[in-house]
Amino acid sequence: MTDRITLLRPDDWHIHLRDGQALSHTVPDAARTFSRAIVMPNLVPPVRDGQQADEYKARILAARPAGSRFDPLMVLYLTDQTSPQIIRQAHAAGQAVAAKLYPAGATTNSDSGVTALEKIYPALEAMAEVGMPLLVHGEVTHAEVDIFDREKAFIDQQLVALTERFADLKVVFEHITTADAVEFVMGASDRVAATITAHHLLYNRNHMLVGGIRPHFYCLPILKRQRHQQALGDAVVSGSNKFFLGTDSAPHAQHAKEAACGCAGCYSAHAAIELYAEAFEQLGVLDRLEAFASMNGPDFYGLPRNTDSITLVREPWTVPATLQFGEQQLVPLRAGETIQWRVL
Ligand SMILES: NC(=O)N[C@@H](CC(=O)O)C(=O)O
Ligand SMILES: [Zn+2]
Ligand SMILES: [Zn+2]
Repeated sequence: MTDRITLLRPDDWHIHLRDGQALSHTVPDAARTFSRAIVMPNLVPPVRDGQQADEYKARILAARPAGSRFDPLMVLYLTDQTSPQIIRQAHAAGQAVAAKLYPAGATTNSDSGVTALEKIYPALEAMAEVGMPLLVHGEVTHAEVDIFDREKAFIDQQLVALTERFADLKVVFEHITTADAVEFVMGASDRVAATITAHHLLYNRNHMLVGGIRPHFYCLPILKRQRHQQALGDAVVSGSNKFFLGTDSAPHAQHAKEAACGCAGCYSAHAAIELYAEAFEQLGVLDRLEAFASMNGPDFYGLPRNTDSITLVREPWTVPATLQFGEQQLVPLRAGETIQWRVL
């Protein structure tokens, strides 16, 4: 049994850092192990142009622990109003590395999202031209589509056509949760990749719903049945370079999750790489963690791999029941339970 593993320093290709006071907790947690992070733009109001991305980036940098070189990679939030000029300017000024498609109403803070894909065709053309990746929350929002089917419906109704129409556009299918998504990504061109969260590798909907409803497992896209969890495992076991690490760590205050209408999102930044190590070990492919966590992401984005490294040791520890979250508290993934790995 391996008790120690050293990896090139990983990056997180999908994280929510939030804003304001929360940054003093979320940024150090991310900066603890990750060199870079793709910072999701779903603030209220969202990050819609290069200048807003710059301002948000400055607030994140100000929250870094002393000496940290954590590098937040900023993302624009696409709305029906996003013009090719907004894309070109932010790209030329180096203010954003990607833009994010939230179908309106699909998830937390997506009210200003895109109401119909045709509205952003000009922006997508500009992105394809300058080589800016499109990041996609891939769920349809129609009331008549079952919440467990929304990812597959998005593939069938939107993503297949989108990737055919914009064949040059790089697309990251974010936080995939189904066998259908794995199959789609595997069969798509090398311009299409996907992030996979630690929680979707480790859990399925039984963990959320059997023996009582557990709001801290509620996220979007929602945890699916075990067959889909296994398909995500198969994707990482395959070693395909189309899959890489994106935690989707998405903090909400405890009271906002433990509520009659609780928010979607799991917080994992306090133990992200450790949870992935557990998942990969359970799958019997700890040796594939480095490519997934530290190589496939930068290679896809066309950025250099990190050159320093981190070491994980088998040294079980207990996650606190709650963590400070700005002036509030949150309940992290694995709260009060044991994690097998620790970062030296
Ligand atoms: N994943 C979630 O359940 N929530 C995210 C939004 C998102 O990534 O869809 C959030 O911002 O809270
Ligand atoms: Zn999302
Ligand atoms: Zn997210």
